[in-house]
Amino acid sequence: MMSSDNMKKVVLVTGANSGIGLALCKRLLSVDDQIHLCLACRNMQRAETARAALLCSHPGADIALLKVDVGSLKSVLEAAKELKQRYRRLDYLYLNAGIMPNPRIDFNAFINGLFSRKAIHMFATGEGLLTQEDQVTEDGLQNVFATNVFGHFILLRELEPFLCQSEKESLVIWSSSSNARRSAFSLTDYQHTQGKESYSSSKYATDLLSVALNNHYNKQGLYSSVVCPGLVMTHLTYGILPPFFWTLILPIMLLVWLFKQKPESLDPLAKYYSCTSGLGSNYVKPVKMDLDEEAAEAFYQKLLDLETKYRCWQNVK
Ligand SMILES: NC(=O)C1=CN([C@@H]2O[C@H](COP(=O)(O)OP(=O)(O)OC[C@H]3O[C@@H](n4cnc5c(N)ncnc54)[C@H](OP(=O)(O)O)[C@@H]3O)[C@@H](O)[C@H]2O)C=CC1
Ligand SMILES: CC(C)=CCC[C@@H](C)[C@H]1CC[C@H]2C3=C(CC[C@]12C)[C@@]1(C)CCC(=O)[C@@H](C)[C@@H]1CC3
Repeated sequence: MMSSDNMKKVVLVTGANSGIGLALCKRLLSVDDQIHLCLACRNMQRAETARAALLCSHPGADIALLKVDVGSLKSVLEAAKELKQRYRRLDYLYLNAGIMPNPRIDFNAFINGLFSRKAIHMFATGEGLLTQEDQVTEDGLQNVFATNVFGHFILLRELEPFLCQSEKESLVIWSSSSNARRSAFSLTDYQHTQGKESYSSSKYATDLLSVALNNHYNKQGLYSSVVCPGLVMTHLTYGILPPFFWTLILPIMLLVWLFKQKPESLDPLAKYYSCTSGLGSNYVKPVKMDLDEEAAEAFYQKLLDLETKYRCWQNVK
């Protein structure tokens, strides 16, 4: 017989202690307060604060914490080991943790874009406006790629036995972005060591990976989706511009979203955009992604090669 704890859906959210991750956890609990929610965070103090906040709004909620730095392979492997000891199932895996380090705005591009036909598109995607300074991690990987893509990929690979179970389906949901652009990504430099748009490249990589995961795992009951949460005021966006600046440009942003509103089964080649506006409309719109399945497969094979290399390296150390 299964105990009621074994029957509870297990939901894991990375980057759950702030911003979109924390808001998502709150929302998940308001939709179903019978889930077992696991907040996967790199800083346990911030994780405790998030759990306390969630328990304030949902006092009976079943919330656990897991320490994981998705930018470190050692930490990811340890976290996966811990999860395998704790749980027998995993129903939803939200791969949400993400960084955009040292963002810079190209003000000239902004002024030019403002008076061009691409103004709306520029405000919705940030195309051409943002650059970042990336660093190399202790594993020798580009930090943005390691955090936003590869650490999550290894976590998923480690949790494969839980996610691929014959009796039930599991869903992996990636926090992608409208800033994911084909032109920022290159298969020959998928870690984006050369350019200055590591964020955009990592989000495009996420989109490719999700498509490849569906091709490889759907038969085993694992489904992957990418979502675009829209432009949300979080630590990430406050790292680009200070809060007062956002308040100043908010009216322009609202006009953009108003202009883009148009109401409409999960499509593996679509990204799900949040189109919630400040004026009340609340819906999600599937948008076809700008990618092809061959590129997705080629990128997936490169990740498998990199995985093999790092697993050998971990064994040697
Ligand atoms: N805000 C926006 O407008 C948009 C955001 N997104 C995406 O949404 C996701 C969440 O971002 P958002 O909520 O805005 O930003 P926040 O900075 O508020 O949240 C990011 C979360 O990720 C965690 N995190 C970062 N690096 C690591 C790491 N190495 N290991 C574990 N956790 C880590 C942070 O933890 P800590 O507190 O310890 O730093 C934090 O909990 C990101 O993937 C982002 O790219 C997509 C589109 C738009
Ligand atoms: C300098 C002035 C007056 C305005 C600059 C506005 C931009 C900084 C801003 C416009 C669109 C924004 C945007 C993002 C960042 C900031 C902008 C470029 C994102 C790239 C942030 C992260 C994401 O994932 C995207 C969904 C955002 C898209 C829009």
